[in-house]
Amino acid sequence: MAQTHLIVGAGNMGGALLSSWVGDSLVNPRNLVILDPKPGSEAVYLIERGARHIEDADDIPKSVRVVLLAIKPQLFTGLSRKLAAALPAEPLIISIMAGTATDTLARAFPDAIIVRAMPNTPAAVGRGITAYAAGDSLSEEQAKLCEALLGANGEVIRVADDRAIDAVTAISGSGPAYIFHLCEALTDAAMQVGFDAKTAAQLARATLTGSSALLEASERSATELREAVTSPGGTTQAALDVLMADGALINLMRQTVQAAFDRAQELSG
Ligand SMILES: NC(=O)C1=CN([C@@H]2O[C@H](COP(=O)(O)OP(=O)(O)OC[C@H]3O[C@@H](n4cnc5c(N)ncnc54)[C@H](O)[C@@H]3O)[C@@H](O)[C@H]2O)C=CC1
Ligand SMILES: O=C(O)[C@@H]1CCC=N1
Repeated sequence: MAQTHLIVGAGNMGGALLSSWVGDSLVNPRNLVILDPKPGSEAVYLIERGARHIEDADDIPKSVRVVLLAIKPQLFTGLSRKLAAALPAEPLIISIMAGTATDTLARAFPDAIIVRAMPNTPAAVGRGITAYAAGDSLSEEQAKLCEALLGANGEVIRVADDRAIDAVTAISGSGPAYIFHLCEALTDAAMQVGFDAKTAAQLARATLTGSSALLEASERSATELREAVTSPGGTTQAALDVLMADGALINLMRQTVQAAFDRAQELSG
């Protein structure tokens, strides 16, 4: 069976993507090549089921057509020359590396079709959202293939360009960390009003996951759902008077997203 799909870096994100490709029967493990000196548990599972594991770019088979670049961006410069020399002609390269610009990728792989994509970690439970951007050279058929591969673990949208990918990185790419930190903050506050650490974590976690589930199931907007919790003159109103005073959280979130966006642009050079 021809080995057609190569992943370079099969850690947290790469492993989650691979698992969904196989889980959705988009790719047979026997068609997969995993280039990673220390693959994560999901990749190891697929290697045990027939995916080929390699540790050196020189071992990339000539049958590879689609390449997923999922190494840390800092490693890319050191690896790119060896990869370019080993890859067969005109591969479709999907890079999920944050802040590595399309121009940089195109210089490293001059004859490749380049797609930049930005997934997020909820992909690990099939609930991710991925945005991708590509130039005009991406055919309709290749776009469909990208959407199938990138949409295997959640939603997928196409955006205009690299700038939009950097903006997506600041919202949904890094965003899960903001939500997890919110959970940490609510846990901390629960301890402050008297709960032990375990109960505090349970209350905060269930509040976050329950509210997310309600947001998903309901046809009402986030604003309407917030208003439904808030009785005039009640406890929620007292809390929101703090959280929303002079747009406190909105301003903090704008600064948060701006910092991530600026860093993505900085990394892009
Ligand atoms: N973690 C996240 O939330 C997101 C990460 N990304 C991007 O995904 C990429 C990977 O991030 P993670 O999966 O979080 O990192 P990770 O550290 O979990 O995975 C990186 C993998 O690369 C492997 N690796 C190291 N040296 C290598 C080499 N020379 N050749 C091949 N593989 C090598 C490591 O063994 C590891 O399995 C990054 O570029 C990041 O910007 C994109 C969206 C979200
Ligand atoms: O922190 C990072 O650079 C990567 C990109 C989005 C999430 N993690």
